[in-house]
Amino acid sequence: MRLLVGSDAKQHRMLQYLAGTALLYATFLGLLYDEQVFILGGTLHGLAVYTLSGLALFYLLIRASGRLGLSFHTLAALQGVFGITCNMWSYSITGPLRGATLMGLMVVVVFCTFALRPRQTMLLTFAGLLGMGGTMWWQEAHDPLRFPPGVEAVTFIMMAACSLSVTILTGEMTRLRARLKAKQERLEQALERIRTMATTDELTALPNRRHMNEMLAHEEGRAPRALPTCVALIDIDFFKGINDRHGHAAGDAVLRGFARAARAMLREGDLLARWGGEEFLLMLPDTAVADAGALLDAMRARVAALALPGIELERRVSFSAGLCARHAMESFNDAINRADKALYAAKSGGRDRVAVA
Ligand SMILES: Nc1nc2c(ncn2[C@@H]2O[C@H](COP(=O)(O)OP(=O)(O)OP(=O)(O)O)[C@@H](O)[C@H]2O)c(=O)[nH]1
Repeated sequence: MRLLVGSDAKQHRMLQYLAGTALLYATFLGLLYDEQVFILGGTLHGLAVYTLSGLALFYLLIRASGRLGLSFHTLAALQGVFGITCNMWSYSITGPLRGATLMGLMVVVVFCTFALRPRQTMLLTFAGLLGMGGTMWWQEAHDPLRFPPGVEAVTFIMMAACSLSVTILTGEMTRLRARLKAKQERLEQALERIRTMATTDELTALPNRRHMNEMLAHEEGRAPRALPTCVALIDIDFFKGINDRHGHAAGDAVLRGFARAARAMLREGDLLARWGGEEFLLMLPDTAVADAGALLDAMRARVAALALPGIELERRVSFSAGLCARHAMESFNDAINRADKALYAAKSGGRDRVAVA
């Protein structure tokens, strides 16, 4: 099947339309053969060969469209023109039921609205009317008995009125579809923005507490691995002093700088979130507590070297952390409580250190 239709989604769609058109042509040709409503029997075989060859050619063109650089629009327009010529031919050779073949022009227009712009569809309709009008005029001039001029003129006017109305209506539908698509895109963008806002801390761009809680619940549901998940509560030291002496904006810059520096040291799968104020929670899945401690020490060194443009702090930025490895079956809530106690110990032990629970 893949060999027949390829793997490109756009090509699939074009081949689906082609298959729909082929079904229509086959039904139509079959009816003409069965009902014997045609008059010039010999040319019906010619029409059948022309139609089948055209369909085969379009199948090949669609399959090779990538290599040939043929766009969806061009292929649809070419198929539209081909449909019009089939219509002209079948109209010329069909007997009294030939009026029914005119419906084919409407089908061509509707098919093309999926691929063409309204103005292009209108052009195709004019081409169809020109082709069919020319065919009618030629037939009534050469075979007025079978194609009475009055009947042909009325038929043409009705066909023109119907196909123009269909073109206008389908054009309106195309515009509506485009508006709906644009609206849907805007909604998707808004939803993405809301999703980001709901899970991200605006100041530091780190995941927020809500997102961290979701990730902890997810982690709690996972099967235990060889190494535990470590959690660390991190709190910037003497942060109130930074705010008081240098202003809130400087405090914000410290929080952003810390987030940037700390985040740069994490592996994929680790998560650092702003837990509240100047406090952060770090989750390190599948990590030995000694490795988590080493990471936090390296993080302290990096944060200590933090350069904050335009801000002259009297002491380097430091943080204290309470670290613990979650026991098997222990809830993250309990593990975080233990880490909190360890953080308290780190603070009362002099700050700028990591205490392990
Ligand atoms: N600039 C800024 N300050 C914040 C923010 N959130 C909380 N704070 C401030 O952080 C300060 C926290 O101070 P404390 O809890 O007393 O802690 P500390 O001064 O860091 O002292 P230790 O933690 O004991 O070292 C308070 O002054 C809060 O107003 C924020 O988003 N931006």
